[in-house]
Amino acid sequence: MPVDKVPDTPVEVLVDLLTKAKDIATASVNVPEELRSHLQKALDIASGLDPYLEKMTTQESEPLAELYQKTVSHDWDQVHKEGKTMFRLPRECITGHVEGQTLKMLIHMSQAKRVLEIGMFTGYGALSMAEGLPEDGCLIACELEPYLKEFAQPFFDKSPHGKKIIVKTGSAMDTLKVNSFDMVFIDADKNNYINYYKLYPGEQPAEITRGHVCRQLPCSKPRFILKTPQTTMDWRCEISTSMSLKIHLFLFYVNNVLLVSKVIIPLRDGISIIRRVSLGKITDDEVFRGVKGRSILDRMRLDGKVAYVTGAGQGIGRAFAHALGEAGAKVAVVDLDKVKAGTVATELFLKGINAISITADISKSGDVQRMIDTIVSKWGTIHVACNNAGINMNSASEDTSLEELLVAYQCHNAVFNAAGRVMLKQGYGKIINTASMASLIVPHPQKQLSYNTSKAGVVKLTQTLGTEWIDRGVRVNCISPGIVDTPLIHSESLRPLVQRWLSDIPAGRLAQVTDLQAAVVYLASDASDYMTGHNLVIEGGQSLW
Ligand SMILES: C[S@@+](CC[C@H](N)C(=O)[O-])C[C@H]1O[C@@H](n2cnc3c(N)ncnc32)[C@H](O)[C@@H]1O
Repeated sequence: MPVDKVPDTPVEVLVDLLTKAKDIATASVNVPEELRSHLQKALDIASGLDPYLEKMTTQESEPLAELYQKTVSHDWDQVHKEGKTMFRLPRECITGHVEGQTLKMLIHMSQAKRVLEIGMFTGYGALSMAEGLPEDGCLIACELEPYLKEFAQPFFDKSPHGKKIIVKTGSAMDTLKVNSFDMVFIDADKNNYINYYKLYPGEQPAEITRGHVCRQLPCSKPRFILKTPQTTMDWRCEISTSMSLKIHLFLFYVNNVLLVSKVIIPLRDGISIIRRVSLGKITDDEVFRGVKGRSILDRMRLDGKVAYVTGAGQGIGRAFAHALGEAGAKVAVVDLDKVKAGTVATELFLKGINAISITADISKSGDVQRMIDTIVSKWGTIHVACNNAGINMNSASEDTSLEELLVAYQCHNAVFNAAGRVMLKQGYGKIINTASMASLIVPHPQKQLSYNTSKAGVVKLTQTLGTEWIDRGVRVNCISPGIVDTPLIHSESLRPLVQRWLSDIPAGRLAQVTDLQAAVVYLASDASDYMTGHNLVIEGGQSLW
């Protein structure tokens, strides 16, 4: 071990302690010769272990040797001082010769073709693993520091295996969502170990202790290799730092995870190899493993989906737009009122949601077509159509004109066609119409023939399209809210009625727009694929009294 090097691995710590014990024994007169001799032998064995492993392991390739030398002789402190790296990177975090060859061997023996590395540093581990990959193999290496990509690339270029490596800079958690890999080597960001683990479908959550973890899955055969330095924890699992506590808890968890088989090889920092094992038929079904490996909450995510919500400038539409965006969708906020649409789009943007605003009067077919065209030209498609915009006109039935009926009908039933055409063409779509509890009961004492009949029409429209289009991949459902506490009901004419309504609602309160958000996400997601033509009533029990 170089003189200035702090003992790092368990063997190095052992050598350090034995050296100190032997020095004490040598300097003391009363120590029996036999004890001195035992200490010397133990020291010889401990200090000879790493050099022996180095010597007996296949020599590294020239590009690897050069990369190692350049890494350990690089002035990482200076690089950090110059602001080229965000963090001060210790040269010790490089994966060395024996570990590198072990990784290469694991890749080779498992016949992995697609490998992911989280935490590349200067690329020693990446290049070692690439050497073990077949010609058409691919390794994606994630690295937080752009400087390290520049550092590593020339070495990759020199190696015939470097072309198998794709480096992605930035936080690995952001770069990687759902991807399929045969093997994953995690060597960074200990706080996120569990989350990395959970990124991959079909896998049970597991945590990793110090050391590498290689996890093998029986179905699609992805495996994991994960590494953490084990220097903060000694063999008796004494917990001295928060990091070692995390690692300890992680190890504890792995030991107790069902369907996991694990072994730790005490090589330098330690290599834990973990693979999932099948416990037979019961645990192979989708209830146990999740549909396509996705847990129920994952199945309700809308990542990559494009949605629009009409009437999204306020009230229910605004809540829908937020909910769909929070679940991962890109959202077009559509409203008659330009300022309101823009404000809600800005709100979404502030939350990191990809959003645009569109001003449109959806009772006009020209506006509807323009809305669809705008979304398709911006995002290429539409997956989720929330036809929510509505109007409420109150008049006694004998005073209701045909025009009023037509306006209500036009507004509530207008949008389906244009969005439907896009969806039918692509063979996928989720249409969610906002109907109303008024489709089931006749709300009173207010008089609202046009509203009630047009909302009943929305339900029948939903049922008709829902059954007509499902075999072409388009599901159509509607949500029927009860009386929602929105600006609409604070109009002068409706406000005095609120007390009366409350006495008709078993839940004892009006609905809040947030009461409806989970429903829209569910109907927009794949989790509701078997539901079509359904009227999902959310009214605090009002229609039952
Ligand atoms: C222990 S070193 C990796 C050593 C490397 N696997 C090797 O074979 O030499 C950890 C690396 O992970 C990087 N890192 C830390 N957090 C990260 C994150 N969230 N995403 C991607 N890389 C990260 C650090 O910049 C550092 O280069």
